[in-house]
Amino acid sequence: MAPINANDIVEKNCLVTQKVLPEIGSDCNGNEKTGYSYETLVETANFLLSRISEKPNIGIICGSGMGSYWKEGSLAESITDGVRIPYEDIPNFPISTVEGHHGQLVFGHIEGVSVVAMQGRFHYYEGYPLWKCCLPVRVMKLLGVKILIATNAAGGLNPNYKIGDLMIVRDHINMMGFAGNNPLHGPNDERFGPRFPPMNKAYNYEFRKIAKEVAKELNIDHIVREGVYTCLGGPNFETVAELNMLKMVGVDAVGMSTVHEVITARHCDIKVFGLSLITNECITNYDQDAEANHEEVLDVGRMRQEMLRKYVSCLVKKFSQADPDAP
Ligand SMILES: O=P(O)(O)O[C@H]1O[C@H](CO)[C@@H](O)[C@H]1O
Ligand code: HPA
Repeated sequence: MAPINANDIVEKNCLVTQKVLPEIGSDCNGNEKTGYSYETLVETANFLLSRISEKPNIGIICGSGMGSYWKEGSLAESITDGVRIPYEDIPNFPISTVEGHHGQLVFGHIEGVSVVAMQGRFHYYEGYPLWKCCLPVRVMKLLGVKILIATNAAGGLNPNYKIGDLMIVRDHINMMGFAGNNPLHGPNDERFGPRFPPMNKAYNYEFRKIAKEVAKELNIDHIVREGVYTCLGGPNFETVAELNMLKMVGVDAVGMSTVHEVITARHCDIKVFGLSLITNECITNYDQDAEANHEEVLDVGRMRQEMLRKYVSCLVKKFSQADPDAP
């Protein structure tokens, strides 16, 4: 029998990979894939459009404990006329691997507004490159989404924040981007957006104003804050020294998502509202016994489920009325 040649195996695997995953682009070494082509994502969008009767205006990313699971009373469950499509059935989609992330798209209506919700998102720590974590945002754009509501669970670093508070995201610090890890890394397709997109208005001012007004109307303004979010790569929670550094540079809440989704959305001109549920207090000294854990994150999500459903539902209605582009 002829000896196995490692090159043959690599070449064969490459061919198979290329066939199944038509990724495009490469880094300067010519070997890192940096995205799916526009045409590939159009195929994905067309598949989804063939399954629904109305295009969504608003996209919602349900983070850990923010409706990412299917439970009575959750935001995703409240979607009426729901068409649910598991990620594994969607061409070119990754699959969710995180506990508490259901892994499906839900199309339907909230307060009469046509929406698509991601029940579960993709994270860098799951092994997906950032462009793949954000692929659903580009698909949303191709489906007609004008507004993205990106929710997440986050650790509260601001000492005034309490567990169960909500933080309207005013801005973010792209920590992973400082090291060159960016969802827009690689060749740019102008059909999505410009090579150098601005980010100084990442989180829509009008939506933040509306969100504060709605919080007052619902009598929850005492728990609604506004602050700066950052995303680290995870999956480990942060060290005390890391958290103290983040505090010094003005971070109010820490998570492992959202930032790259928001960059991708702004690149293709989707307006963004960001909302963090503070699920735990970040531990910034060495005397505390407590340790951060994912169970607490999910528990606090369950505790706030009903309130979040009400709040986000109201926001969907108000944002859609406020957006002059929305039909
Ligand atoms: O950002 P979301 O998906 O809401 O979840 C947050 O909670 C998980 C950690 O408990 C991490 O995935 C972190 O990013
Ligand atoms: O404390 C945290 N750190 C990072 N990600 C998180 N997601 C929820 N809580 C946290």
